[in-house]
Amino acid sequence: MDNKTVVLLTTITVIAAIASLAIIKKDRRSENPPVAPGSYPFFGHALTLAQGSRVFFKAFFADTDIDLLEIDVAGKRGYVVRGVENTRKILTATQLNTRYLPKDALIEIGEYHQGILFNSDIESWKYNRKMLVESIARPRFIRSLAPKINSYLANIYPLLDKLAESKTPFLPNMLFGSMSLDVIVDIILTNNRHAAESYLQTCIDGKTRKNDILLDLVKGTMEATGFFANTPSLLYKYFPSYIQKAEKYRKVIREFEECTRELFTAKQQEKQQTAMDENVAEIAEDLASGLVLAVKSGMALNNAIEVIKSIIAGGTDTSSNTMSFLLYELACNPEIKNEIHTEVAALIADSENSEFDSQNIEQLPLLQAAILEISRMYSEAQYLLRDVQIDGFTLGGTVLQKDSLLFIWIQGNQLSSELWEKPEVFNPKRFLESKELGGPFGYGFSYASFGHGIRKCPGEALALMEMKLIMANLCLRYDFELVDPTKQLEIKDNLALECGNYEVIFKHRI
Ligand code: HEM
Repeated sequence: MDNKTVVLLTTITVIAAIASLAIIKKDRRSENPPVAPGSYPFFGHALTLAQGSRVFFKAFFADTDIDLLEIDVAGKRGYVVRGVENTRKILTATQLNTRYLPKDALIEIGEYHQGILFNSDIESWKYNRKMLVESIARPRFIRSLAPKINSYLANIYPLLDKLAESKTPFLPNMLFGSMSLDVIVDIILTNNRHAAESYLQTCIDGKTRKNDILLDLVKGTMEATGFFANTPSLLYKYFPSYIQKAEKYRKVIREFEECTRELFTAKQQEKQQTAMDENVAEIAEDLASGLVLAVKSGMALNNAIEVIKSIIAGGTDTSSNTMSFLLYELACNPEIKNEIHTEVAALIADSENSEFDSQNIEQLPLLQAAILEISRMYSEAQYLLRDVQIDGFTLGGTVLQKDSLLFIWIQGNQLSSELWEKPEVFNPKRFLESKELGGPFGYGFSYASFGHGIRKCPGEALALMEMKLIMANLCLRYDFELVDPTKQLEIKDNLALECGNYEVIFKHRI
């Protein structure tokens, strides 16, 4: 930040501080919920400007029994919420069906009345989500994934074998990032990519990784979305250092869009000759062909492109980070790693076809529990977002103001020592105990890593199937250990929780 900007910001901040103290004095009544430092307009603005207003509230919640906190997010009223009852009440309320981002940010990221994740236009959101659910969330579709993923992995084993033989280290976040992207693009567009193979080959050759353009664009777009979501538009419109950053992010978003458009146009050309009837879900072999049909029947092309972008972006980093965190915790916990190996090896020994399929993969309770446990400890979304667009919505006796924001701090629940025994310990077995509590996975509303209710993650079944198949196969074939067990794992809280670089070495099991 240059000197002029600092002086200007300081002046604005002082004026805002004085004004906000006056407002607070006039505005606050005894029945208002507790106030976090950032709930005062002055601090709220300043912290939002520092691109992290939400992060500061963790410290405020610590050592208190407060479950509802009022905040200011760049001038808009917000509430940070935790606790089982508050979480349940919000996630089961069908009226709370949007998540807010300022219009400027939505336009920048291309989700203004388009796409899915931040689309707050109910009509187009419903249509887009239905397309997605009727395609990749159908049980029949989920069942058909196993042969696809098995044959994709078959190309990767020879390379992993070579790395294991030569004890060459590699970066799991790179491997899983490339794998998740390859798999999701194949699922959406029936388009074979080989990013994971290329990455492993560069490790074998001892060369520097060649950039995978699409993977870099996906990661860049996630970062760009975080930037536009968290930065007040005044900053990126008028302040030089932010203007520069915004330009860089716009370029990434534009290039990702162009790339997706090219993939979609190729799909349109491929389908041009095919006779198509009106029943989209039944005849489309992948989501993109369904969207080609929908565009023919009137869906806006840009909207179709945004749906594909939402899925590629939403389905890559989330699964990739979860698998990277899981491999890390398993490497740190060899007993559990070995138990999972025993579980998968026993299943394959008993199976007729010596491969995992959609049925036998469901008979791996410890692996499934390990995935849930990792999602508890390292929740990809730290907060679930909802808007209060209705009058009179109450939480614990407090009436929430209409047109305010809700941050449901699920990571606060999932790491609470009141709700979980030794929450900081990686203990998948806690998920093997009986499920009688209702809520997203049957473990009550203290666990909601894929969200819940009307805007829950539509990719949950797909992600779980993909992660189980990949991890079961890797744990069957390889043992693994960290190259430097003393190195602290780097974790970044972007739009999703990001697992940093750490090196592992694989060894043959079979
Ligand atoms: C480990 C993997 C994943 C995790 C942990 C995850 C988590 C989440 C969470 C927490 C939400 C918000 C839910 C809410 O507010 O109630 C969400 C929404 C969403 N997810 Fe996922 N997700 C994962 C994988 C995927 C995959 C593979 C896809 C695509 C195939 C996907 C597509 C989406 C979309 C489109 C939304 C927005 C839904 C809407 O607003 O209607 N996700 N995800």
